[in-house]
Amino acid sequence: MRQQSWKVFVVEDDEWYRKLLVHTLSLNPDYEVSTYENGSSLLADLKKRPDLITLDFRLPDYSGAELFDKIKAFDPNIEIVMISEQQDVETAVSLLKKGAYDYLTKSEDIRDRLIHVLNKLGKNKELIQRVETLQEEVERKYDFQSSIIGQSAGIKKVFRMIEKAVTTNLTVMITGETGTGKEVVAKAIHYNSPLRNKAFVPVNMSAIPRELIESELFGHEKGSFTGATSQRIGKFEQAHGGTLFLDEIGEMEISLQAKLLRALQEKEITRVGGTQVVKVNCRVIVATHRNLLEEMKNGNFREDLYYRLFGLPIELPPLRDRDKDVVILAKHFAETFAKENHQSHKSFSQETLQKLMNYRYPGNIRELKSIIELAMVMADGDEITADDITFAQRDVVSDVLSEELTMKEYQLKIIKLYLKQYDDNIKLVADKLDIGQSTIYRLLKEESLS
Ligand SMILES: Nc1ncnc2c1ncn2[C@@H]1O[C@H](COP(=O)(O)OP(=O)(O)OP(=O)(O)O)[C@@H](O)[C@H]1O
Repeated sequence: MRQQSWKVFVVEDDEWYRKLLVHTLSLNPDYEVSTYENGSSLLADLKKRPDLITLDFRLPDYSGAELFDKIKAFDPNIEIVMISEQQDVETAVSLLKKGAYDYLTKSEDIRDRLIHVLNKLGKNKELIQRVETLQEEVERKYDFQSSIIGQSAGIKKVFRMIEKAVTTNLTVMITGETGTGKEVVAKAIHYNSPLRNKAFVPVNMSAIPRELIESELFGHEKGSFTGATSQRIGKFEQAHGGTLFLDEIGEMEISLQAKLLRALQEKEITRVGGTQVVKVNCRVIVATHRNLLEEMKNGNFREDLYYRLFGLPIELPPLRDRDKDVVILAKHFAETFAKENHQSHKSFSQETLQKLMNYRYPGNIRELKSIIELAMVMADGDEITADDITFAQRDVVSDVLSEELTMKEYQLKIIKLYLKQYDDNIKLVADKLDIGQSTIYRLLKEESLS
């Protein structure tokens, strides 16, 4: 990341030192340097908002301490490097405590030390800028109306539920097939809620070995089990004050479910191998691709936990039930891919869009995203053609429906598909499709004559 240009004001009445400082600063083309011989001319110019001021301690009209206070009162973000004589060091140090960035004494090596201070400051500023940019990115990313793409009735219902979720503190239960955006929704809720500045802590139950889940959630004390070489804070404690996202909650063992219930109800946990009770207060969002009601009926999920977690339910529809969202998402992913890879924009042919619409997407939006990314790589020209689209799983239904045909043509296509599947056994195919064998013979014959 290139550092932006900085405004540096040098306040120094001694001409020799002023020239020395300006010369040193001018070595860096990113600094825009202005000079001042006294305090009043500096104060008059503060409105230009410098990033840094090198401030001589003894000026004809103001003392360093007075000027320091005035500058900080005007804008506490202006960094000040005090330049003092040896005998002023004590006061310079007291200003350091009040927030001066550093102080330099007028000595032989002042140039080197100024360069060192500037480098240090540069790195800090860069870090601050990076954090600010990241913060903005996060906020932009989770402005859910623009990050969760879609206009179908199904996704609009999800938006309405997210809006409810951000204004309450209820536990949220997100359900949906794999790749439907459960994690995206959980983040959107957190980053749009009053807890947005606190931690969002995700834990995926299916990604952690069973024997480690308890310690992962609740932490452990040193020596509580082989391998526990030091104390460890669990995810519950990490999420204190923020949001804990328990992904794939349906995979949690029944014995642990009781402990989770206790943590949620009592708002306290005990680390594995510990006795001390730790208060934890966090918002909980859970997600699952399973039907938890079924799991509950089958005895795999505790009823009391189910009702404790149910809170606000958000159901993410599979992509195949989101009408034209496939097209909107495909265009969005193509656009994003082009931007990220410095490629030119590519459009979709009508045939391609039809092919995309006909597929059933067992992997949902995650699958569509990789299909589009591959297509962007495969497409040679400015248009993505149907041939550039490769589905990971052969989808017989969408293959059959991929073109606009007459009913008769569809029948013939389906019959041929079945014949292929059942080794041309016409009797078996007629049985399977519940049509007469004569219909099959007739359609095949008509095709051969046409
Ligand atoms: N509506 C949407 N708009 C844009 N991108 C989306 C949308 N929904 C999901 N995605 C993207 O699809 C991918 C899968 O989403 P996510 O990981 O949230 O799904 P999931 O339901 O949590 O999956 P799993 O159950 O497998 O963990 C991510 O790359 C996500 O950014």
